[in-house]
Amino acid sequence: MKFLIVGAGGIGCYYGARLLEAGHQVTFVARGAHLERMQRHGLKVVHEDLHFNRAVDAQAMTPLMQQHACAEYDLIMLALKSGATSDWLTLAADWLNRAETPVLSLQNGVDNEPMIAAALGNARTLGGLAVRIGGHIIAPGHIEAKGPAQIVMGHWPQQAESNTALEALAQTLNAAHIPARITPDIRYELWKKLLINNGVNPLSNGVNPLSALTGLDTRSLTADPVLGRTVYAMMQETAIAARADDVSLSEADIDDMFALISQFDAIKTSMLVDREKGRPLELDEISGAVIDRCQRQGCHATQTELIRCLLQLEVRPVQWRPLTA
Ligand SMILES: NC(=O)C1=CN([C@@H]2O[C@H](COP(=O)(O)OP(=O)(O)OC[C@H]3O[C@@H](n4cnc5c(N)ncnc54)[C@H](OP(=O)(O)O)[C@@H]3O)[C@@H](O)[C@H]2O)C=CC1
Ligand SMILES: CC(C)(CO)C(=O)C(=O)O
Repeated sequence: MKFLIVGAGGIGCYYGARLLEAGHQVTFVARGAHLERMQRHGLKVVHEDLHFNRAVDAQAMTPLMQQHACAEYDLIMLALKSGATSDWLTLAADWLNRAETPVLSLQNGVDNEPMIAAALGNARTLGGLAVRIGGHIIAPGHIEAKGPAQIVMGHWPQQAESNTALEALAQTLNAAHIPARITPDIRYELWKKLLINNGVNPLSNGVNPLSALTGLDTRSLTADPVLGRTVYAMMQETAIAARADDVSLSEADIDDMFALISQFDAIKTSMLVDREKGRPLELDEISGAVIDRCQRQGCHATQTELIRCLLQLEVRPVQWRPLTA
């Protein structure tokens, strides 16, 4: 198959390397120093059972659209940060609309698929999740990844019957050592993953011990009694928020997700890595989604609101003025 991976960073490069190893054609869309390095020296991906280091086809989005038709690709995998989805859909609208290629989002958050569906229609929208993976750019052109790195995917917004094209895609991914599972209810899965992301990503933030938040990996966060309880409380708020989208998350779902993240490898969250690199955080897309939906239901996600507030103060430090000024 021919894959286009848009936003080829930690997640996109890991899955792309697996697909290349399995003999598929993969084009990586990236930018800046990371793109330049991939174009000149290839891509290196290190995982406990993958040591990938070779030349790859890496391009920027605008020249790619000038040289290639969207219809050339069998699948577009979207692995941008969620805050970039809307701009990408706008940038690529005409190009995308001249084809039928499906788009599979692998992003965190619950608002990417609705945006893709609004632009391209439900039939081309595949919801998806990168599960049990920690993957990051540690230097331009160099990715380190941990975990079994599964994909959960399904037609947007729901899938009543089995679908041969999606089943074929799942087989292709599994054959490429990407454990993939189809779900009939991707909205539920996206919200279930958001339990973890709203629980750990914002609280993990911080660059050094003087920072307002923690700078901790997922294990240390969940193992600390006070912080662990806060993670759990933010998960409970996420479950309340999900009701606004008619998604029901049970206490057992919260317990499962808490157990999963506390037992998984100690990893840096993608938000902590963004913070360390001075990049925008997926704060509106993760915590904002929870806060807004709780407000719509007439309640407050107080823990999530507090952590977002602290984080916003941290990211944009208060300018202290001398009392005499
Ligand atoms: N990393 C992880 O372990 C996990 C991440 N996720 C989710 O997966 C998604 C991707 O995360 P992750 O892989 O960490 O993200 P990364 O930041 O590592 O990768 C995204 C890449 O896309 C690039 N990019 C952004 N905008 C454009 C553009 N307009 N054109 C070309 N390239 C662009 C970024 O460049 P630049 O750096 O210049 O912005 C970056 O290289 C997120 O939603 C995240 O929450 C889910 C599970 C685990
Ligand atoms: C759950 C976690 C922490 C790792 O998969 C993640 O999704 C992230 O880092 O954004």
